[in-house]
Amino acid sequence: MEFDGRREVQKTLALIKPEAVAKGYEDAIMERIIDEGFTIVRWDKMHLSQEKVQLFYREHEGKSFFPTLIEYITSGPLIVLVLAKHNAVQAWRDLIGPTDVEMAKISFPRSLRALYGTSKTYNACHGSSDPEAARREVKFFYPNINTDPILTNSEANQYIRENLEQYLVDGLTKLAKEKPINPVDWLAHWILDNNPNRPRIEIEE
Ligand SMILES: Nc1ncnc2c1ncn2[C@@H]1O[C@H](COP(=O)(O)OP(=O)(O)OP(=O)(O)O)[C@@H](O)[C@H]1O
Repeated sequence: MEFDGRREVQKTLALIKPEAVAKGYEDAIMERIIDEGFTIVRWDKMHLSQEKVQLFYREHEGKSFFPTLIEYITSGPLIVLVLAKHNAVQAWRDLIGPTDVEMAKISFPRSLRALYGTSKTYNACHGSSDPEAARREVKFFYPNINTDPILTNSEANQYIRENLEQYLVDGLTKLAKEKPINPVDWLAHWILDNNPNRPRIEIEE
């Protein structure tokens, strides 16, 4: 089953960077996040070590702004958030706006970087750049969070209708007729014996 990236519920990683936290913008930014229809799956205030930040931003190692970036991100507590929404990765990038705050102020004055950032480095927020980066970055902070896209209710219903409904109705009808002593075991065996996806060629022993 194929999913349209604009509709599937994705997760993305967001940071409210230290200077925005130090200036007391975290509540306003969190309120905006909710107003824009994101679900906050998880959030924590953390003070990251130099090693952790170097690892997180390793793709920028060697660039002229890397030392300033590391110093900045380790300068105080920041907020780490996992956000969920349809097409969350792009939606959050759109909400934070361009990297350069001056450009954000001109082109996207309601973006979070325009409202709460100071410069190209001190730009208030981070957002994963694409779905693969989002998966990696969510796992970086929260290894146990499931990063698979979530089906909407109607997609989940459609999947169950198309793939399981008739098959389960058949099994449950037979179960009701037979009334076995242990219905759970009986149904489990019936499902395995009647699995329509079972290979049809018997392999000779
Ligand atoms: N040319 C630059 N001068 C100074 N700082 C920069 C520059 N480019 C990027 N940075 C800093 O490094 C961070 C990571 O840069 P990147 O190119 O990944 O931008 P981004 O994807 O918009 O930002 P982020 O990864 O934080 O969401 C930026 O958010 C900014 O803080």
